[in-house]
Amino acid sequence: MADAPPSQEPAGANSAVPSEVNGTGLADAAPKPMQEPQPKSNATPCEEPAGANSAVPSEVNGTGLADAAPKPMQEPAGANSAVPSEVNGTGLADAAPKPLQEPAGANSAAPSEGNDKELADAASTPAQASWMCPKCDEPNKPLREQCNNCGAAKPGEGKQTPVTAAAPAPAAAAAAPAPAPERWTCPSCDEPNKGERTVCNSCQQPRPKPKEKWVCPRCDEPNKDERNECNNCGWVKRSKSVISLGDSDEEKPAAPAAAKAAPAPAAKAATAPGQRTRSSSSSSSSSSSSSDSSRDRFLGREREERLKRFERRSTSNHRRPYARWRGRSPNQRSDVRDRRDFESRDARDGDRPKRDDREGRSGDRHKSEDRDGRGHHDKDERDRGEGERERRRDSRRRSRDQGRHERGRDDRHGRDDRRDERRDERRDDRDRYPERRRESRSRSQRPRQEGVEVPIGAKQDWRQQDQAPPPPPEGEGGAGDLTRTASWNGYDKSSASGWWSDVERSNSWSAGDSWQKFGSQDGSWKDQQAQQQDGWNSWQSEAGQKRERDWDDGPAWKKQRQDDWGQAGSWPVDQFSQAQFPQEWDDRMWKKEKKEKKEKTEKKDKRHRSNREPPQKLHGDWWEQPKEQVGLALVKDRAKIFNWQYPLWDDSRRSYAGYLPSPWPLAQCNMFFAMIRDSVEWLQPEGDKGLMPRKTAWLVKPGCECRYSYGPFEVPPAQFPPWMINLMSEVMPKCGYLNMQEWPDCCNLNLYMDGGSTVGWHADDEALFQGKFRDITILSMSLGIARLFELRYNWPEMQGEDEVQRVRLGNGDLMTMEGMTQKHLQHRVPKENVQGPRINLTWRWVKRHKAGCPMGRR
Ligand SMILES: O=C(O)CCC(=O)C(=O)O
Ligand SMILES: [Fe+2]
Repeated sequence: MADAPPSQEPAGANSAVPSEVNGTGLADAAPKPMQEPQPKSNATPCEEPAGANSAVPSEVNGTGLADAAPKPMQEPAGANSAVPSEVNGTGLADAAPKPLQEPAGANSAAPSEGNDKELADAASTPAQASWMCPKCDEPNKPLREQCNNCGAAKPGEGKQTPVTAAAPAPAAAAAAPAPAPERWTCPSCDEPNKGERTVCNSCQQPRPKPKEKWVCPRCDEPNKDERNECNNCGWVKRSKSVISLGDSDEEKPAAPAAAKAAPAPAAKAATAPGQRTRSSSSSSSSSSSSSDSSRDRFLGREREERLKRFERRSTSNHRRPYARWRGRSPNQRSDVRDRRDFESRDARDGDRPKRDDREGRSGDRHKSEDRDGRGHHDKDERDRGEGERERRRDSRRRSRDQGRHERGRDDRHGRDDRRDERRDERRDDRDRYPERRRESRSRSQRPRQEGVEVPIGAKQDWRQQDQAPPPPPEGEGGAGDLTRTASWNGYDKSSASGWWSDVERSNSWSAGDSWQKFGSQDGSWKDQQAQQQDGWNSWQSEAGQKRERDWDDGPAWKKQRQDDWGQAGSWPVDQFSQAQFPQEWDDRMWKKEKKEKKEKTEKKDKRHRSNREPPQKLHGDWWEQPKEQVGLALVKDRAKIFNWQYPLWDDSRRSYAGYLPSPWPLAQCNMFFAMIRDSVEWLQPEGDKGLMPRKTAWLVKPGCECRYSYGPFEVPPAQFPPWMINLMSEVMPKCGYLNMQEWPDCCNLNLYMDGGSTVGWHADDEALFQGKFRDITILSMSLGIARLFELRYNWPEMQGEDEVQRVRLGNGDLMTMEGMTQKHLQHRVPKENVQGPRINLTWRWVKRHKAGCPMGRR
């Protein structure tokens, strides 16, 4: 295992492994490449055109005036080119006949209200004459038969006070179909309903009066009825403005006379050219004068206010993001989404001091006051968190908007906004449906269900052999107790060297024979097994706890952070920081950390592998000479009566891996497991990167003193204990080694305490075994819980050779690696989310003893 740089398996390493387990057929393993993200069409209908305001005319224009321009799409996308239609309270500029010829510049945003020439121009083009609603002062497109704002009918000839010369509606306009009624959301059951419905499609409740909310004609923002301005863009609701003029304390539905009495020219007269941008701070006039002059003054101020607002907006480009992404056509718009926005806006508004409150009105219909005077939501439990979520979302949004503004971003970043919105939505969903979130977490992050213990014997794979090995003795836990001696069963190390040779010389070690003798000699391990039942649970739960830490909790700092969270002020509070959303932040960081670690390891691994020059091909196109030429006899040829299969069969590389499903009954495998686990002095050496991620032992034939060094670890030898003879007498014949003299002379043992115990990519190509230079055979036995065993090529050449190939090794299964496998391939046991321990024994032959080993001097 000299070539084992990543012997300490990083978390998530196996997630890099693409192919699926194939009990025997490694070749089936084919990675599923991730699907490339589909390139997005630039012409996605929902996506608004880039350019801040080029999109605005058609979308924003509640007045429809900009639409009156013959070719709005060709309008130069100057920052303010769209603004006139909004700005101009009178709508005069919008009615200008040649918007295309207007220079796109700041000035076009601020048409002079006193521009008589424009007025005259507008008047001179009857075909495009817009009209001003006598009821609410809304400028309307010439084609409209009803006011876009208040729905009042277009006044007939002679009756109206047109902004421009009265223009007969063209025939086409007369024939234009009435716009589809607005969809509405049932306040009782939240069902979105078509506009035509008068009762809810779901709960049959009657449609609420439409006046409850209004949609801003400019930016499509839903607004509460009591708002006089759009909450999003500041558009002033004309009818309300007129009402709030203060003619009377009572709200009048409209003041057509007032509006009529204040036609545009009068307003112009009230504001001299050049003064139009002067601040007029008293937006909510408290004047109660009902005189025409007061109204005129108000209208002048109001228009000026609107103009100022637009100027402000056009310089800052500040708009709320969702107003931009909201689709215009019914199929672009999601009712559910609209409703959610709507509700959450309400919830948020509930947290703000409202103008309504200042005016002594109850502005929020969701909120009422209890006797203690504490506000509470009367919506059901589900919505309780909405306010909190919305506050968070709002602060994120504010921060985004602010950041965007500071960075001088413009509306081209609409897509970012939409993405952010979607993310917010997902977060809200996660908050709302935590159980769904739990499900969608990766397995390794899912909290383990309490009290659900998967029995060790539970079937874990397609074979049924990996069943519960017997429990360890109480308090021992199978850990390497270095103080224990290997004098188990009366065997004394110091006088050991003789007994192996005696055994070798005798012919009594036929398969099974010694095992019986061994068992009866000790007589205790079967009883032990019964005694240890109680101990098993504690051992298992200790392992379980560790697993819990390894698989679920993530790094310690994460847990620490969660514990600390809640101590107000212990974290720097910044509205976008982890402190505000510790859970999400932690999740993100945890994933990020895992990903980075994985990438780093993969990179390192790749570098390491690609730096290695491929060896010379020794036989034409083949890497190695054919096995027949070199006389390699495979295990399957030696043990013909057993059904050896070869998941890896590569003649070109003369590399083979054989597999034999457990030939022993389950109970016997469990006995092997318990006996080995409890007899071996397990060590857990420390390398430069920490402890070995498993426990190990290195057992050698008496007389050998070679240490086993691989990667950063070095393991001292211990001599084969007597049970090894018993075990080998079971295993070796299955591998075709009937004669004891041929048996392997060393064995590496690994104890994988649970799924977190691993061995990283490596080859057993240490000089000791000479696997780089000649054919060697390694025989492996697995006991306990089933684990994946993976193989990969060092120098993949043909298609499919870069895939990792896998076999799941169960309780009692045998595996071989033969020929030049250690030269051409690496293997590993990756981390897995499995419960329970596994022992693996790999028998080998020492080909070159270390300097100083007595066996080397022979
Ligand atoms: O546990 C296994 O199956 C493999 C162990 C191994 O590769 C080794 O000990 O070198
Ligand atoms: Fe190995």
